[in-house]
Amino acid sequence: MGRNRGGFKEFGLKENILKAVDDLYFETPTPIQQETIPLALEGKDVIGQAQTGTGKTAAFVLPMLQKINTDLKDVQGLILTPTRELAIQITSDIEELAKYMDIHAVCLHGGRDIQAQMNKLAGKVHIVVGTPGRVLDHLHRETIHFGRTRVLVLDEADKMLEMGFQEDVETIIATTPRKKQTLLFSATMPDRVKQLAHRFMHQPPHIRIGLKQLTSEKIKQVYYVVNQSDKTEELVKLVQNLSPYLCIIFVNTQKKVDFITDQLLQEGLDAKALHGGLSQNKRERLMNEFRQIKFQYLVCTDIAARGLDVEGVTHVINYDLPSDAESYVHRVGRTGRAGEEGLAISFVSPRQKPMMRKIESVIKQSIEEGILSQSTKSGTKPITNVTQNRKPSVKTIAKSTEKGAQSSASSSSTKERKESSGVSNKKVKPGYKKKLAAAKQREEQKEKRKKIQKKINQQLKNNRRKG
Ligand SMILES: Nc1ncnc2c1ncn2[C@@H]1O[C@H](COP(=O)(O)OP(=O)(O)OP(=O)(O)O)[C@@H](O)[C@H]1O
Repeated sequence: MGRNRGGFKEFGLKENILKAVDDLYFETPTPIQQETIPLALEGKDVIGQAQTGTGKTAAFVLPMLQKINTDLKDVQGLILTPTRELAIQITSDIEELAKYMDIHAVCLHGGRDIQAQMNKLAGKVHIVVGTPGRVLDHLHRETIHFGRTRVLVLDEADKMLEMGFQEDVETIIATTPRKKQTLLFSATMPDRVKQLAHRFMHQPPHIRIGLKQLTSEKIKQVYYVVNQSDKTEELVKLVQNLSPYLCIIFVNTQKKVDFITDQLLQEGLDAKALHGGLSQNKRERLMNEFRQIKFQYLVCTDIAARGLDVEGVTHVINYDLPSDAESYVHRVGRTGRAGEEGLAISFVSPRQKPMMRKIESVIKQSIEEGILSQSTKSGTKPITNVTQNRKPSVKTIAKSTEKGAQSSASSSSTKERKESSGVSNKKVKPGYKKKLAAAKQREEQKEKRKKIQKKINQQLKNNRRKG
């Protein structure tokens, strides 16, 4: 019998789903799950809007799993996402939640061999998670059919439209049956998306949770006015004083991402660059390494802004201000997830102050202006507080290790899951080697965390001495 899964049990979810929920230590449904899961289980179309990091993924994955008939080999669930990284992560979440079911999920995105994807599609596939371009490509090749699709999810729909995927999304929707369920989820829901939603959905209730302000109360937000020419120097000083556990630094162009990463490396900081100019293999490897805390600073473009859920991100820094308020919401939402605390810092040039005001009006919250010279000299209180409070628990670290280890897998059949973990089960008790590998990985992570923490403690001591 599970621990305390009262709320999830009340949804009437199948026992093998509840068991997986239990394994993830989800004790009670989050408010968005509480509100949307019953409606989705009833078969209603739903628009779900809730702050970042509040469990929207499980809110659409759980009802979808409940509805899949594993005896059939048709694609019954389709999830479209704006970025490859997010498609991979959702596939990994499905693998976790469907681990006691014979459900086959395939992740389809660009940058991966199309023939290999076609081979997978020739077999049993219940759920497709993908980016619109590659999904459409398979439709054109007739290697995929959505004639029996019962549930369609548009995750981060506003980003898909912003990226110019509207036509692709509409073409894909046109190949799905009229009679199906459509679920649309995001933390931000501009009017354009609502209009699209109303064209494709049947009187969907719009469930909004905690939207007095768009960003989580758990994320402390601050901005500093910095001249363009001083930004890199100030960034280095700032992160040296912040001592984050894991930190994501958002920059607007690929070239600048590389430049800033180099600067951080030259200062002895453990940084890596992530952007769309890298090969798909490298992108996936980097994300896995970051999840496994193999480096501390992820410098990236907006490809990491949407939906990515990495345990232990204590700080987000907008080295460049994003071009719109929605992107700001999603970027800062990479920290302060699942009830944890986080600190989001933005560099704003004097000319960009009106943009900051606009962001404040959209997120319905005022953002504190910090004084950089003070914070870089002595380390500000909120920053060190966040770092100290924010070590991920053993439970959640174990969870994120598993997520990371699986996230490069593109298919979730049991057999392929074993292959993707690099563990052969021949001649040993089933699951034994896998458990051993996971334990080893956890041990390595613990060591890495210890090292980072030692560095942080040392820096904090130095700051105190200086202060
Ligand atoms: N009921 C629950 N109890 C505890 N943790 C949960 C629960 N539901 C989800 N989580 C965890 O909360 C974290 C955030 O969830 P998720 O990634 O689904 O957020 P999200 O709302 O989709 O965020 P974003 O808007 O950034 O995409 C994940 O690590 C997830 O495993």
